[in-house]
Amino acid sequence: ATLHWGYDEHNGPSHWKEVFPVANGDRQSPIDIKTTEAKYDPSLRPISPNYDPTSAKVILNNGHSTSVEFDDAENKSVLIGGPLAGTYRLRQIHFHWGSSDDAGSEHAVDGMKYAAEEPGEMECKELIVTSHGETKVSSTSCGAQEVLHVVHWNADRYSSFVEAARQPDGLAVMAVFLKIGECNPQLKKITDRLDAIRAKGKRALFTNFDPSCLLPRSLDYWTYFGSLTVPPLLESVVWIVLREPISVCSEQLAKFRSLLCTGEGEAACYLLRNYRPPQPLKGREINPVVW
Ligand SMILES: COc1ccc(C[C@H]2SC(=S)NC2=O)c(OC)c1
Ligand SMILES: [Zn+2]
Repeated sequence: ATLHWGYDEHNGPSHWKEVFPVANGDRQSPIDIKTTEAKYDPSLRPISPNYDPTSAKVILNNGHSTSVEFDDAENKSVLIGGPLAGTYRLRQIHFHWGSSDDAGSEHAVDGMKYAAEEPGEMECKELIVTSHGETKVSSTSCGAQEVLHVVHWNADRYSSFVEAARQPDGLAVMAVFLKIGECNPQLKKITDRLDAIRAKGKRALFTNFDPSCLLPRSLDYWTYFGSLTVPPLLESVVWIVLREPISVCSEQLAKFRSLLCTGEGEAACYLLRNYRPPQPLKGREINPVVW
C-alpha cells in the first residue's frame, strides 16, 4: 500500500524512508545545533529580507501545515546576503507545531528541544551571548515552541521553485523559533484566518502581508546545508536559523492545532503536531553569525 505520509505512529517520520529513501541522506533537516561546535565564518554577512506586502496572495491548509503563498513571478519579495550567493525569491511561509505546549519546533539548539518528544515540562538551556560575544548556556525551564519557516528559491539560477527544489543550492529557508509568552499581534493576522481554512484543501484570500513583521529584532543566525523537513525531503536547502525567537501565546498555538488534516466531509482528524525530530549531522559544519 502506498504510504500516505503524516505524523502519526503508522505514517510518521520513522516511516518516511520507506517511500523517500533520501530520508537517510547526508544532509537531512532539522538538526540539533550544538553552538559550541559551530565554527565562526568571517566571510558570512548579515541577511537582508526585502519583502513587498502586495506579494501575499492566499492562505491554505494542505493537510500537513498551513501556509501563506506569495506571488513569485518576479523579484518582488526577496532574501539576499548572509550565506546566499544571489537573489532568492520568497515562495511561501508555513509553520510546524507540537501536540502540547512544550513541543513543536524542528531545529533544536544545544538539545534545547524547542520541541520535546514527550509532553510535560522539560528543562531547557537558554543561550546568552554576553556583550563581548561569548555564548553562555544557562538552564531554565522554557515554554512551548513551534517554528515558522520562510521558504525562498534561487531565481538567479533556476526558472521555477519546483526546478530549484531539486538543486543543492536551490532553496533558502529561514527558521524562526516561536516561544510561549505574550500573544503575538502580527501572528494574529494569520491565526484569525485559520477558521476559514479548517479542512485540508481549503484556501482563503490573504493579501497585504509582509512576513518581516514576524521576524525578531536581531537577525543573528546559524547556517548549514540541509533539506526540506517534509517529504520529498529534497536536499536543496541552505538553512538560516535565527537565534532570537518571537513570542506566541497558548491560545494562538491552540488555533494551529484546531486545523484538520482531513478534507470536508471526511471523518475529522486534527493536525495536532507536524514536526520532524532532529536528524544526524553526518559531519556537516554549522556556522554561527552573531554581530
Ligand atoms: C517540493 O515542494 C515542497 C515540498 C514540501 C514543502 C513543505 C516543507 S519544506 C520545509 S523546510 N518545511 C515543510 O513543511 C514545500 O515547502 C515549500 C515544498
Ligand atoms: Zn517547514
